[in-house]
Amino acid sequence: MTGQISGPAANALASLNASQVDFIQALPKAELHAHLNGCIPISELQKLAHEYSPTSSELSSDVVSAGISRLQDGVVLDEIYDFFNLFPAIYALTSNPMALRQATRAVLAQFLDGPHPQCAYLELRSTPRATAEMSRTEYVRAVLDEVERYPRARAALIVSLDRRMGPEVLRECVHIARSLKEQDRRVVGVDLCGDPQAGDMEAFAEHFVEAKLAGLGITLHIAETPANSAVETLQLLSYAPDRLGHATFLDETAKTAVRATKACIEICLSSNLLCKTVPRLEDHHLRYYLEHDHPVAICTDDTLPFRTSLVGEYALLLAAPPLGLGLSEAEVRRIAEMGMGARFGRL
Ligand SMILES: CNc1ncnc2c1ncn2[C@@H]1O[C@H](COP(=O)(O)O)[C@@H](O)[C@H]1O
Repeated sequence: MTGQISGPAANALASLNASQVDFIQALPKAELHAHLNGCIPISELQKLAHEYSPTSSELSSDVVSAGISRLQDGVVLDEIYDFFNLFPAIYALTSNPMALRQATRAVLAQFLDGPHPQCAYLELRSTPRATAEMSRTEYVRAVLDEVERYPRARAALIVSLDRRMGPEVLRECVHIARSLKEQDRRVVGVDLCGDPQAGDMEAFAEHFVEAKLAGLGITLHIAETPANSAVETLQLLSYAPDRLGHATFLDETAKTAVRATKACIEICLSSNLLCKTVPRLEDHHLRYYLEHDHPVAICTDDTLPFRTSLVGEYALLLAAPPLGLGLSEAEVRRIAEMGMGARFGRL
């Protein structure tokens, strides 16, 4: 897997000596922020593209092939909003339960299998999608069937709510998460994700209350871009999230509020660099949280477009500047422990 990465994480990893790589591989690490459809290995998407036979209402094979070729060649983004255009081609290939299960199996294997697994524990997240061939419940069940092939100590699922969802779909998704948890299926939390400028966050309040009452962990993509207002950020914080995704553009008031809550920040270094929300590694807000001994978890976000791996993201911590942050092994070990400590699976 590490052979397929490129860009900042690959450069950092290539600069480490063998004992540093062994150190990272042996560390028990938790991957807490990985989007299923953003983490499908390119080889798996190519297999699915080969079998793709669209109906007239679906994307044409040519459009899908062009999207997959773009991903294979390595995507260069001018800004974060370009990123969301990558998904229609991927979604065309995971729109029935069989293909979705196949893709999920490949994602789980990428993180959890082999002699040197990327992580000890994976909390995979995905947005329930209704298609001509499956309902949202069938979507989540298909993903869970694959997640539950691993022991509880190794894998679990977070149900993502997209900022573009209307009230009915939101209600349905939270109901699915809740009722599957009640049936002892392995849903451990809900997430808020999607285009950072879409949606009215006030409309989400009741759904997060319901999820929390049901014992689900809450994680929210927050302040991912400069366009996310301070008012929105404080509103999202009022939902008492257990973890926060990115938290890149928090002002001083929000930072103080976050530090008081001890909500773990899910940090995705390559994602932030490639989406250009953080200009250089040395400017990354991870430093602020480390200085304040605030919990963080190092994560990949979307391994396919960002061409990274969890080992690669940890290499960015350990590598000497300018390729990495130049942290000591003791500091990196502590960060890995914080990630393991923030699992919803432990709630
Ligand atoms: C750059 N960081 C990000 N910020 C916000 N949302 C993101 C994201 N990366 C991924 N997604 C969300 O996850 C979906 C793909 O996985 P699932 O279909 O759910 O498995 C994307 O469509 C987007 O809504």
